[in-house]
Amino acid sequence: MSQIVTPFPLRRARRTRRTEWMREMVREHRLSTRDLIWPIFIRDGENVTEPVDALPGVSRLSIDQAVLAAEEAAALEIPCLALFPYTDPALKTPEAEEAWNPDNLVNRATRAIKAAVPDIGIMLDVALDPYNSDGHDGIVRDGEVLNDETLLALEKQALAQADAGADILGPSDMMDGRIGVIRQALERNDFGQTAIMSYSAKYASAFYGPFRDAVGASGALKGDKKGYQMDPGNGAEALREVAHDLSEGADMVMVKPGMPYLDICQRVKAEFGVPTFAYQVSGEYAMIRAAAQNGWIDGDAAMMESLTAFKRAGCDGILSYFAPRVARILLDEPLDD
Ligand SMILES: NCc1[nH]cc(CCC(=O)O)c1CC(=O)O
Ligand SMILES: [Mg+2]
Repeated sequence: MSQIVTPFPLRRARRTRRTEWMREMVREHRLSTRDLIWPIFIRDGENVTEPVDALPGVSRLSIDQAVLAAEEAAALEIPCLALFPYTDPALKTPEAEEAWNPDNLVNRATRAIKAAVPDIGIMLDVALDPYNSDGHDGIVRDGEVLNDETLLALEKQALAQADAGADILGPSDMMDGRIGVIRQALERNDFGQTAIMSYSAKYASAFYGPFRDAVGASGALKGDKKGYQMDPGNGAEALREVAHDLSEGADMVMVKPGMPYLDICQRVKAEFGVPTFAYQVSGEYAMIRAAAQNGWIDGDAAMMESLTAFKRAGCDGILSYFAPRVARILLDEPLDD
């Protein structure tokens, strides 16, 4: 007889799936509140909480409300907030000067949060799009998004953000050479401890739509960002982008969007072993929320599953608009709805 037949399966994978305690005991990856970075949107005014239509459950907050969000984050053991501004259209210019105004919305919010909740981490986006009347991440002249001129603007923006007290700068603009320029400027100006999480593999994605509404950039944007953000068909190029940013001084790297790019997360972590983050972007959040609102999926289960998948892919952390809700579930705290 060439075939060995056993009377019963020696290996029954279902043995370790029978009970919740056993499943938990053999689970390879789990999500913690410590893995989360919570992106919030800042607007002017006082005592304002303005819902963002395309992001159910997410609001633009005036600075006083952002301070309350920071207190909430600390209570929920969320280590870090990422702040994004909804800039008054009257302040948007072709040269995006508001980006390095020491008193712009995110710099003021950073100071206010640091004064009230010193232990919460603050990450700020380095990119011109919220301040640029062209809606682009770089300075536009004659229809061209200029690389090297933009670097000079990003350097000024980064220094103003470090001076406001940001712990982590997140260059999200995809100009070439920006990590080196920002790192050197920080070192020269006594901000040697300010960390950089580079949006290294940032794709030209349709999943950013709700974010652009939230920061008021969608109306301003002329054209698309394919001339500087990555082509969704490329994988090896993401590794070259990460290598480049690490060589220029990035401390941590990010893949964005998240769920459609889990293969990239895994390759980056396997290849470089550096702190690797994913941004579960606005469109990913909106899809889960919208399907849940229609009763088509279990929203909380889909949320937990999607975030656990990032850990399985090798991510050390995730930027997610779900952060406070996930944290409440992980900590067994009551939910608002
Ligand atoms: N440079 C801006 C920036 N920083 C973060 C996001 C998107 C985040 C999200 O969709 O949640 C974008 C949008 C863009 O590049 O157009
Ligand atoms: Mg690059």
